[in-house]
Amino acid sequence: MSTRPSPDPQKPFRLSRPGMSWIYIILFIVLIWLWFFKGQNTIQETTWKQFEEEMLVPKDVARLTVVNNARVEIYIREESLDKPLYKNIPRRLLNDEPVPGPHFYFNIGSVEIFHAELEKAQENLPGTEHVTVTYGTRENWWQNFLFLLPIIFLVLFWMFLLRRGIPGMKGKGTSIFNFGQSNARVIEKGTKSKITFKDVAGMEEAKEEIYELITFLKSPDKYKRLGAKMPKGVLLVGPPGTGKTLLAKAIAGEAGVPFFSLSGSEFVEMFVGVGASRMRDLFQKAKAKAPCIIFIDEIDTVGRARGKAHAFQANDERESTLNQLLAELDGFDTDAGVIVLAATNRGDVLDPALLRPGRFDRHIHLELPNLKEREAIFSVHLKPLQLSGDVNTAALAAQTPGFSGADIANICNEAALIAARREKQVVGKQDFMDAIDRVIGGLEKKSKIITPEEKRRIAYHEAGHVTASWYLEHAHPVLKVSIIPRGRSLGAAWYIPEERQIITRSEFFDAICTALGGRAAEELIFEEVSSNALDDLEKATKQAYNMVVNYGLGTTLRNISFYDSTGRTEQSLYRSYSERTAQKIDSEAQQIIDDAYDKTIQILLDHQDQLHALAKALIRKETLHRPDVEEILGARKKSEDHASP
Ligand SMILES: Nc1ncnc2c1ncn2[C@@H]1O[C@H](COP(=O)(O)OP(=O)(O)OP(=O)(O)O)[C@@H](O)[C@H]1O
Ligand SMILES: [Zn+2]
Repeated sequence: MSTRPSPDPQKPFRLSRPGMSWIYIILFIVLIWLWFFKGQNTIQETTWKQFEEEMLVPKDVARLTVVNNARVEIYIREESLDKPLYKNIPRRLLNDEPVPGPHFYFNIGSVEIFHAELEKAQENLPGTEHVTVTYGTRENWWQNFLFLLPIIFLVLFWMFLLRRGIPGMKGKGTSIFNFGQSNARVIEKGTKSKITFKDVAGMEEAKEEIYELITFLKSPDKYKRLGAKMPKGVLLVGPPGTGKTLLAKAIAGEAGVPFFSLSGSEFVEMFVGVGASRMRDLFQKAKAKAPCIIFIDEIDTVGRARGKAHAFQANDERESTLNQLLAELDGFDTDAGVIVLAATNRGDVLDPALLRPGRFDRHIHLELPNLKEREAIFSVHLKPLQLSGDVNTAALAAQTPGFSGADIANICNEAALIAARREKQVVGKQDFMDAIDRVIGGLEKKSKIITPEEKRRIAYHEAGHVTASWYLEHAHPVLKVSIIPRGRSLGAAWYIPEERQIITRSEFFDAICTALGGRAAEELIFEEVSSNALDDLEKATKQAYNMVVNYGLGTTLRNISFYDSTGRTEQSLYRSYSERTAQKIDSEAQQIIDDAYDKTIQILLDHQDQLHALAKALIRKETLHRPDVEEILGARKKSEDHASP
């Protein structure tokens, strides 16, 4: 999904104080108001004398209205409006024509006196026609309404923006005007999330883990009765496009509960103080609809460890949002039936407070799909397409190592588009080939792509680690090995973790051999080593120096430790040995590494067949678990039990 926005906690623009935003808005309204009223309904005041001499006598007056028995309004004849006297009367905003009146007014004390004066003034005028006088009352509400018109108009405009969102602003339905409102998109029960586990391929472990959540959401009472506490927060961690959002929606779909979702970046909006109130609002809405699911995507945007963000950035907004989230999480009971799911691809940057018990204490790790899972994902996304007979999901999966579920969805869509462009009736193999090429083109920039040759090397490398550890007496047994890239590394092997408190020299040594297994295998098989062993070499080297410098496990530097328990590590203190000793340390460490490497090579030579078999299985399946390894390498001789007798 090339258009997926990356979480971007840094907003370019931010007002510095809460409340400032309101000042801007009010200013805006006042300006509009002034503009609207500019000269519009302002009638000029005049005097009886001016009225009589300059308007009545020259016969400019069209008619008069006595309003509320207190004020006389003068309408000037249209023909007379060109006279210089009238050049200041208000004009219409749009076409600059003079307004039709009233144009002037003067106040009167009594209608009778006014009437008498008017008669007297007209008596001496030529012609018999007198000015028409009408009487009226003007309701104040009407005037007020006119006055309020621009405001009403503004409010309507405002509501319009609220519904539509402002073009160019972030997020659908988001606008600067719906401040504290969360735009949690709600999928109601009736129109509930149509996505179910059928749409989520692979991820069997993750699905199993969340099955419990679904049964809870379906019948929370059953759990309540037993007094069981459900987790409040579940964190989905995994690289982009591995289906975190999809999984969250599937949970809601399976359980048939409403799904509230909001992205972390939507909390950190333009205006300060918005994030926290959005968070409050989101939880309020959700609690009213319980049982339900709240899904917060890109939680790292708000949940980044406090005080660790960029120096330039005002963190208050993010921090207050995070604090609000913590408060909300603590504020509801698990019986409320609300489960908060959050997704991130950076589990390591999250604030520890978020991960404490009672908050996001359950973690589900999603990984890039292996061969079989990719095949399953292809099947899901191929279903809606009209395919020709030559399309083979297994072959497609084999061609897409390192691709995420989103990448695969992208390929399927791209293939259909290509076929349509070629005016074909069905999507064929070639369309997929071209789609893969195109998607690879996009991915290559992100250097996510592994060539088949690289894949072979990675497979042998990992197989080397596993084979070496398998036949080393004191190494940790392998649990799982994979050649699916994760983060910086291209493959990985997992071992049963260290439980020993005391490590013997042999155990140190075998650990170094295991670390060197990858490079040794590469040398044996490809007759050339590669850069693919950086982390291994770092580990082995540190271990070797550790043996010599700290634990006194060297051969000539026996029983000597340069360890400093005071922890002062300044150069002068740390190197409390002579230059000659330093050289000895270096050569001792090198010796250990050399010995370990020789031993590893020997083991791999002795078990070449197994190494090949393991590597081939890895190329085929990409991830092997312990039973698969056992099947290929045979049962491990040494007992797994490390508790020393
Ligand atoms: N296991 C899967 N099965 C089927 N489709 C998948 C799977 N994983 C991902 N997809 C496809 O990829 C799309 C994107 O996945 P999704 O948005 O859930 O990924 P994400 O992990 O939330 O990504 P991000 O970290 O970028 O938010 C999904 O809509 C779906 O079409
Ligand atoms: Zn390695």
